[in-house]
Amino acid sequence: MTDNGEKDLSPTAPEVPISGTAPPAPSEAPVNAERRVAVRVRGLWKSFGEQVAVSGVDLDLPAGHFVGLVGPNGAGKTTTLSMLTGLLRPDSGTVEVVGRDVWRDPVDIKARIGVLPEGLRLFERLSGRELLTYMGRMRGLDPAELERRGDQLLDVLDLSTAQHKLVVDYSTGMRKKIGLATALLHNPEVLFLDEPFEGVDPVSAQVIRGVLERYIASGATVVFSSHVMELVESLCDWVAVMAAGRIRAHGPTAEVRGDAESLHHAFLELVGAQGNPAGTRLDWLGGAG
Ligand SMILES: Nc1ncnc2c1ncn2[C@@H]1O[C@H](COP(=O)(O)OP(=O)(O)OP(=O)(O)O)[C@@H](O)[C@H]1O
Repeated sequence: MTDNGEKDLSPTAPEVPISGTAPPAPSEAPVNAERRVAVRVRGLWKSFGEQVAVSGVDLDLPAGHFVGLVGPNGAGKTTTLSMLTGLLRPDSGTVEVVGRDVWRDPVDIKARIGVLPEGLRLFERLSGRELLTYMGRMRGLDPAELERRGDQLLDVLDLSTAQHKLVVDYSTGMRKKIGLATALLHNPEVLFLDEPFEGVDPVSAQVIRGVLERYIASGATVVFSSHVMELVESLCDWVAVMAAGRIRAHGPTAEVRGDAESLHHAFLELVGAQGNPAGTRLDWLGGAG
């Protein structure tokens, strides 16, 4: 445990020797993705009035990994992800993504990251294909390359037949998939996803998973938030557990799980949710009365 009660596992992580290393300048970034830090967070704070949402987060997220940010409702995951991606300005602290300060160099950073935010707002009156074309042009992609990538993304994400349908008529899962396509179109170095599997059926989830695994295999980094522990355990090789605005543990998934039966059990222990007495309090619930 560290001074702030956090179970810091990263220094013992053999394959991720990231602690204490300086962020590499992009031009001299080593080829070995294992040694790079994708996201470096120092002293991050955010309050909304009296409510402290994020209270002093320090974190190094390793490049080339599937990183899960997990925590109970209200833990501060969305607020943290919003600050990591330049959508929400921190009260204090710094965020570097691929060695660049998110708030000092926002235009450059936005070209290097892809974001699928929670409650993504899309241009509802465009078709899926038009949305991709619009986003690709905004990103400055060459039209022929944009069409090629659009074709492939629509095909792989099983949206080809719905490509001319208006986004307003897409289902929840289809919206997630077209949102993912727009986030991947410019081939970002780091992809941030807030609850990417929420409302997605198992078949679509498997498709999204396949796309992300292929993306990671190319050396890119995915950071995603979720409270579905089984999903995180099966997908992520590195996790950070957040509760009440703080990081409670972080490191390779197997190390955060430790001797616990599963990541789910380790999570309950870390966030102090074991032995919830709700069952004894709701003595009126159930039965014929
Ligand atoms: N815009 C806002 N105004 C006021 N309070 C906010 C705002 N955004 C977040 N909060 C508060 O900050 C805390 C952290 O919220 P956040 O959405 O980051 O949690 P989360 O871990 O993403 O939760 P969930 O899993 O339920 O989505 C909560 O107490 C929430 O009520």
